[in-house]
Amino acid sequence: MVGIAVAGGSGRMGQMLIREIADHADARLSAVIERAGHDWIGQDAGTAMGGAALGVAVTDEADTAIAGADVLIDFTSPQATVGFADLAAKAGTAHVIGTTGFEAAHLQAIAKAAEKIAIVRAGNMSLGVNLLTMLTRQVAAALGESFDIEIVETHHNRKVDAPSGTALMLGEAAAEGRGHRLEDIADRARDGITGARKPGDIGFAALRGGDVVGEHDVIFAGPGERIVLRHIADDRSLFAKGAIRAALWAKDQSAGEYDMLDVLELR
Ligand SMILES: NC(=O)C1=CN([C@@H]2O[C@H](COP(=O)(O)OP(=O)(O)OC[C@H]3O[C@@H](n4cnc5c(N)ncnc54)[C@H](OP(=O)(O)O)[C@@H]3O)[C@@H](O)[C@H]2O)C=CC1
Ligand SMILES: O=C(O)C1=N[C@H](C(=O)O)C[C@H](O)C1
Repeated sequence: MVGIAVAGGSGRMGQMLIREIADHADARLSAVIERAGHDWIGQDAGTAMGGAALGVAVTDEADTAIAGADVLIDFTSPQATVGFADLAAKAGTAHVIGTTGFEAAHLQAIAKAAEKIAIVRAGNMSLGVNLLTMLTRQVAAALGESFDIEIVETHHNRKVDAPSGTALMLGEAAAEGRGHRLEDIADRARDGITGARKPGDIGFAALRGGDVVGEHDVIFAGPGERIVLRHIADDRSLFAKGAIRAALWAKDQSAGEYDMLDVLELR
């Protein structure tokens, strides 16, 4: 049984992970971490979620919890994730990161931690989205720049980052298909008199509302026709299942940065 610590256990993804780990044949919940002062500290994680006791008390002692785990799964915030990556590197514990919304400095800190431990990071842990990145790369390469690429994502009204991590993954795949770096051709905001669309740009649009789990369209708009590649997530359990699969895989990997294409052997 692989011992898994969950960071941000009271969150939407944290609770889903706790349930999925409790039901998993090869994984064991070794710790649940929340920040100091959180209502759940000291309570059993299962009862805090309104269910049966799981025998794991929620802790704010992240260093001890991470050192006692084989793998840490972390769907929290960029700032928190950077701190957890540092603790995981010191403890020699593999780290699975589902958090999104990173800036360059966060990614540099994560890369530093990955010199010591295996880190799997993906803006989306589902099989469907990771397959979609492969298709996006292929279609972008096949069509060339006479087709404009726009990425539209819709999420629930509690989401704090935009574009979504998934939209950026899809954008990177499209840019790669065309032989570019996304940062050179991304158009992330349009408002007012923007001027005509720049040929070759990849545009992003983010919609927020209700309880939408996550929807992503990659639109290839050409002369007289459009191709739309779409993924719809109906249930967060698919992200949790993907993260647990990544954790079981990461436990045996040497230090380095990996993504779900490595875990799913899709490269
Ligand atoms: N890669 C993927 O497949 C997916 C990625 N995500 C990403 O995962 C992240 C979390 O999403 P979601 O669960 O919806 O968000 P929530 O806001 O519901 O949960 C985040 C949790 O992290 C906790 N947290 C924040 N900082 C700390 C800290 N320093 N120490 C301990 N806990 C901390 C929060 O606690 P508190 O309430 O006290 O702030 C909260 O419990 C987002 O970045 C989201 O985009 C989401 C779904 C799938
Ligand atoms: O915040 C979310 O909810 C989600 N975040 C991820 C993202 O930013 O792409 C994955 C999924 O779409 C749900």
